[in-house]
Amino acid sequence: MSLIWRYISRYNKLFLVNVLGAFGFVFVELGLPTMLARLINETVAGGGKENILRTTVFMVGLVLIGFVGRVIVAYATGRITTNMVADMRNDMYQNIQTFSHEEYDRIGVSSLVTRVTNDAFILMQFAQMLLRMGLMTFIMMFASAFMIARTSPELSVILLPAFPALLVMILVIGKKSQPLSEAQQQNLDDINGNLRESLSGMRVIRAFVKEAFQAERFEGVNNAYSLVSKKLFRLMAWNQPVFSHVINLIIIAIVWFGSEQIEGGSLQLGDMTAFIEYSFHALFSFLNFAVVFMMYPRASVSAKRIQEVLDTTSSISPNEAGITETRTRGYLTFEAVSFAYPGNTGTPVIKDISFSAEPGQTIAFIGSTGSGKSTLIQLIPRFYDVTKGRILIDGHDVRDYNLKALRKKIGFIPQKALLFTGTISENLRYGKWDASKKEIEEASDISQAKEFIARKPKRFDEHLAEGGSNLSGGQKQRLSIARAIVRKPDIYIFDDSFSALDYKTDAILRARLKKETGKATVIIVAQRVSTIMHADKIIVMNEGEVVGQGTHKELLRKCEIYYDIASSQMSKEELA
Ligand SMILES: Nc1ncnc2c1ncn2[C@@H]1O[C@H](COP(=O)(O)OP(=O)(O)OP(=O)(O)O)[C@@H](O)[C@H]1O
Repeated sequence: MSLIWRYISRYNKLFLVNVLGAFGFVFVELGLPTMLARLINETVAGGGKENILRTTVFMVGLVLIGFVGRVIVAYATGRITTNMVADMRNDMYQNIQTFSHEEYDRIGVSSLVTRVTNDAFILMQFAQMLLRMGLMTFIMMFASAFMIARTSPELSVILLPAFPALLVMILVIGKKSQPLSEAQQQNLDDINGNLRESLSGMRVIRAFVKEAFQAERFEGVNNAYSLVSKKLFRLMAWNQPVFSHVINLIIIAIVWFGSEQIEGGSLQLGDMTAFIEYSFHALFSFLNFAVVFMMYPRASVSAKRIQEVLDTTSSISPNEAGITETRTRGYLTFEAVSFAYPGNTGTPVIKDISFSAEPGQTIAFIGSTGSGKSTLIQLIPRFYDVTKGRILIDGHDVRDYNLKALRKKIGFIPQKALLFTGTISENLRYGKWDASKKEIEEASDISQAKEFIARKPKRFDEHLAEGGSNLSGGQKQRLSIARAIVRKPDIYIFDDSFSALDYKTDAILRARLKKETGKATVIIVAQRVSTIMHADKIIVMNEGEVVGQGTHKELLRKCEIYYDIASSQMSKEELA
């Protein structure tokens, strides 16, 4: 509730309009039966035509005011709640952007998507109900209770037992629905996760003819959701019929006892009609209030999930006041670095690694799969922080840098090339929006992307589909390399980024890159020996440890693991 209120209060002027509109509406809704009572009493008593006409005109006026009040409430509610949900989504998105990989892993990408989309939508629906009905009915309940007591204190006694009975029912339903709502949102996360995985892995599913298997898995999570939803709706289904029947019974009782009072002369016919209307309003507003109240558990689950996203702070501090400028550019040092993934602190995947690199040097990492190469390079831009030791760039610990400034020094080319929806040139300018046409042409020439771009009908203006899915793996990789070159970073990090290229393109690209990155430091992770054999230093890794360091030739002589890797890829003549 406090979350919703915090966002609604950003629009306090509109909220005030909403409250005034609600008061106006209640005034009219209760004013009408009061005038109707007067009209009936005047007619029964044979009051003058003029009086009746005046009352009628007054009632028409009230109807118009009521209409305007309702429109104002609907308008203000609509604006407040759409702004509220947009603000909430923006705030969540901005905070999610600051998360480190640890937080992404902990909350889960699918759950984050559900929270930003569905949970925010549930809060919007709840806020709409709250502002449109909750507020109005809350005012209506008290105002109509006052009118009921004023019109006939004797008849009011009939209504007294109804309210606590209905209240108990609301509380029971509310309490029972809370865990079901939690399960429902969790199941929605599962549907989302399942969909993400199966839609992005459609090619693998088809290749392995696993459509039926995946459909069964989807059916499983989908059924779990609908099972919980059915339970929830079954619970809610009691609400409306019980309320309307209670209202009907009460009205019958009012007519029964009211008629006796009319016969006895202690009540007028008009007053009884008004009393029925007031009771109807009181009970009906109680019903509406109950609907809002019953939506509350579901909304509170969503609010808790959204609040968690807003409250989560990144384990990697952005260090706004950190270092932004350095005297040198591209010196990199690992000092006895160890690292364990969060949650697996007992098993470090990087163990006590030290090495250094200078501008103009190329340092390569090679080793068996799972030896920790990708993990190691992810520590440089602080996707994770080291568990022990330190990493220095230009003499400063990476944790002392302003995070954005640190990442601007680095051109990171990930293992899996990822491009964004947009044109080729927009993608190439991703790290430098003001890059000139010449700069992006040059970068695509170096990365060997120029030729295939030239073959595209719209060349640099060619539109890329989501994730660059209308390009080949090698083409995506080349664009991803060009994107990093445009930025001209101090340190290039290639995480097995040449693996999707054929040997010839790999060789040409590296030769061109060598010239371009002349003064920069280049870190390469690779599986192919031919990609890294000309590096200034090759670091061989095995199970998170460095088992050899040196040039290609040195390692062939002194490092058995390197020799094994090289001999599995090269001929005897090449090894000699
Ligand atoms: N997010 C993660 N959480 C927990 N453990 C992880 C995570 N990512 C990787 N690991 C584990 O860390 C170890 C090192 O993985 P890493 O990806 O760094 O190896 P690699 O040498 O780059 O392998 P490859 O050559 O196959 O890409 C592996 O045992 C892997 O299972």
